[in-house]
Amino acid sequence: MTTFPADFVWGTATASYQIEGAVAEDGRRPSTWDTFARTPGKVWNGDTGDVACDHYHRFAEDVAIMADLGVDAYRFSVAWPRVVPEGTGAVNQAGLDFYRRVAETCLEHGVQPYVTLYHWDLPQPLEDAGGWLSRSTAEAFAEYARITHEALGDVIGSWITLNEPWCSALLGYAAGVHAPGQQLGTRSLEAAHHLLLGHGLAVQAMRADGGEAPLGITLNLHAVRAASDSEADLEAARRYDGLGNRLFLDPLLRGAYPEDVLADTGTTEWFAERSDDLATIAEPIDFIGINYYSAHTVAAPEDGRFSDPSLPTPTPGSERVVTVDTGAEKTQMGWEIHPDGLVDVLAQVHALAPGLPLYVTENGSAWPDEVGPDGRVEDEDRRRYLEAHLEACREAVARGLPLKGYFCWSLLDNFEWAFGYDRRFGIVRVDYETQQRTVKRSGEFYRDFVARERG
Ligand SMILES: OC[C@@H]1[C@@H](O)[C@H](O)[C@@H](O)c2[nH]c(CCc3ccccc3)c[n+]21
Repeated sequence: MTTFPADFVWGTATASYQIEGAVAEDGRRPSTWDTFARTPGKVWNGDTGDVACDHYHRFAEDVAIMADLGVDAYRFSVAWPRVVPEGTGAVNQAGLDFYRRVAETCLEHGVQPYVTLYHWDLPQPLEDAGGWLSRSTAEAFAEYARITHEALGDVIGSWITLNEPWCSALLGYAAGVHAPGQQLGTRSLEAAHHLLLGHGLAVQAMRADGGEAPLGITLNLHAVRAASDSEADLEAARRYDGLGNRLFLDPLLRGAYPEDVLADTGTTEWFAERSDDLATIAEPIDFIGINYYSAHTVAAPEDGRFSDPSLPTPTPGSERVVTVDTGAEKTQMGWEIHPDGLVDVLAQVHALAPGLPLYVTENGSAWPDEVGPDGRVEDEDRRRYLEAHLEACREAVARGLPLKGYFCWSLLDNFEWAFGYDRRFGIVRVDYETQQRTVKRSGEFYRDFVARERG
């Protein structure tokens, strides 16, 4: 059986708004998710990230848990509203000091800190000024990235500019199910462009700042399969792959937007007017992070079949695509379980950029956990999902794909965006009443798997 390279990175991942709490402490100012979570009806049960896992105060305990699990790396995000609270202008030293403490605690435990600079918590003043629909937000992001990279470059192992620009743009500005909750149809592609521009400007700013740490971006890629080889279904798959994957992969790795997607969405002229930005967007990077959860079988709508629920209705083109239930097992999110799709998306990126290092920066599953009388969480479903996707990583390595690491989503149960605390992805349970952490069966499995593979 293929073994993983000795330097394969085994990690866990989290994000600032989902775990930190302390939303008004030490100079942090509101983000768009503070605003969105407070908007009635947007988040399950009216949950907010006000307290979450109280990671702001309990990070040392959480890092110690990671050390006990034997992971090599911890992917966490820096909250822009802690570092540059108004989005631009004054820097909040207490915010930088917090992340330095997190990184130093990781290093003391032999855990490499991987930082995501933007995991959706945009400072509210920037949204008030247009958010990602405005080019100035891209410039503000680059300045925030430069400040953070300059302040923490000596303690951070790798930098990821953006987490999932597809979500920020399409869920935030088209579907409206994520902050800022806008439903602007194809104008959401303008947000996508400014996110990608912000990424490129940030890479240039961090490179200019010096430092050796690798720089990359994380994309949620969708493994897409046509329900049949009919022309209509193949067309649906082209649309879904275009809007979900190539709209981001092509500018980043080929320096050009996919013409079919721009044509599909009637945005060809808007993007043509900004073609000078492509050289910045395609600034060379050191790795791509891929968040993988599921594969999608898609077909053309027929009478009685509705638009694709995972491409929320107002998403451009979703009226022409439906996802087909293949009968595969699903997680509590309703996402079908297809470990082989992980290999497919890794191969898709490798084909575009041969040799570019790849990391699975998120993979995991939500299930309705039960706590036994002994306080243990025997989450066999999550363990089984994890095992299947770790074996898919092994298959990817066996095929010679440049997969360099895997980060399990998530270290902790946490604030699952519009689902609030109703959905648990952690390999460690969080009792939100007491903030007690309990390593689940899946966490023990991950610990044992990593120890065995590391040999
Ligand atoms: O939904 C689980 C995780 C989130 O908790 C992470 O913050 C986020 O990076 C992340 N991305 C995905 C896949 C894309 C997606 C996100 C939200 C909703 C639907 C699909 C799944 N997840």
